[in-house]
Amino acid sequence: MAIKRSEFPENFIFGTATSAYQIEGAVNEDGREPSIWDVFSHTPGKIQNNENGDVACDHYHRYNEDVQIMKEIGFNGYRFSISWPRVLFSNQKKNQKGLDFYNKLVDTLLENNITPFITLYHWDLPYYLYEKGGWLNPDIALYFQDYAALMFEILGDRVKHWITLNEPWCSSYLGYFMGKHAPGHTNIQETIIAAHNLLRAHGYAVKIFREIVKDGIIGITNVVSKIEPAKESEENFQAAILVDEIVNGWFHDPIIFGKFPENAKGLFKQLGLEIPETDMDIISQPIDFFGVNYYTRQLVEYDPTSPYLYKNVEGILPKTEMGWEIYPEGLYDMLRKIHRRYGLPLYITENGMAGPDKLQNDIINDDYRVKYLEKHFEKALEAIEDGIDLRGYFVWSLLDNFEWEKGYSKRFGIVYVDYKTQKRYLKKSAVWLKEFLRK
Ligand SMILES: N=[N+]=NCCCCNC(=O)[C@@H]1[C@H]2[C@H](O)[C@@H](O)[C@H](O)[C@@H](CO)[C@@H]12
Repeated sequence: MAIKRSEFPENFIFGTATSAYQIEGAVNEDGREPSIWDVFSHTPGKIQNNENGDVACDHYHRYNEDVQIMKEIGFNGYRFSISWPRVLFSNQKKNQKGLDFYNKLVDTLLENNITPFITLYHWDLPYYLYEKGGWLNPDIALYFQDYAALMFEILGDRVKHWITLNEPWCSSYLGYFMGKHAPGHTNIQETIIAAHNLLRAHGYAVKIFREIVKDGIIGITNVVSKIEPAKESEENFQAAILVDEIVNGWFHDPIIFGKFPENAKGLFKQLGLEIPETDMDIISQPIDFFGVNYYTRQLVEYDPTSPYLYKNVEGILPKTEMGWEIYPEGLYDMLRKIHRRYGLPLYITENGMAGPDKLQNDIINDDYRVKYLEKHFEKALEAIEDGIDLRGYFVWSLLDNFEWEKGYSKRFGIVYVDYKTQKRYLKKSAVWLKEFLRK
């Protein structure tokens, strides 16, 4: 029996999500200053095909058309991020033209009965702050607080749902350890410092939010992978517990319990790493929800030859174009785990897949994405029916867009973008969503 919208709570938010650097383009327009992703994507060899976000989906100029597409599909929510270097100059003065773009976007969404959910930081740190140390400089939390306060003052009268950070695990591990993302460092000690300062920035923003937007709610979005032992053994179970703490617990526990998870902390200390723990009281300021970005599971095995005592193992399930296993069961498991451990309301702030999408006669037949979404919707509904306080689900993503180090080679959109013409085409999954959201 196909799943129906009417099985979800009446006030459940079904939305879609994007981020500024991945869709806006107009990187040199109206005074926008460079971010670390402008510099990283223009560094030869960093991005597949040496692509960049200079134009992306030209959303800066086409936002009205894109809102109309959301309206046509029937979404009642839209999660997007603010480009920090577009709204604040390096001299700390506000960029009114940049702010006006977000004012117009918010007003257009509200006119179309679409609730805006704003992410303050989706990875595009102003480059001048990177030159001051970026996420390695403790002062970054104060810079972030000033930026957050500005956005709360400008948009807080109309926007009541806020997310401080998108996926601090990615910002720290992909940006400072694996070197795959901006700023492209490969240093585990820097990674731990960056993670701590990201959490501090989160806490400083929550603190000022309570003073400015008294009738709003604020949370943080983490990517959560279901960590499983590749083969069942005591050592592999222990490895899975450790990795779950490194990937998931490290960015949830401090916010709720005011401390880092013990096993992971013990491992890092054994490796001689410093674990900064200042401001844990600010980091653990009460928040109103957790945003959950779910994509897949991660299979691990104990590996005594690794300094981190584990290695990742390739799974056997069908995979998306990103090489990620399709594993909707993991969504249910992680919603239940997070809800039970932390007791907060949840929003699925991202879920979706990259597919081999081909435009043929103006049609994109992404039946695989319809099936993916249906299976994950079913698990979200199962979680709700089992008493988990899940309040919304945002499809990643509205548009095909700049997929970070993969450039434009991976298409996550329910709307196909022809980057040569910037023409948008609803994929079959968008048409399916339109039907689903009507029932
Ligand atoms: N193994 N494995 N993989 C699971 C870990 C995935 C880490 N990447 C993300 O979560 C990013 C998140 C980001 O917000 C968005 O900006 C990205 O476009 C999507 C798609 O990539 C996802």
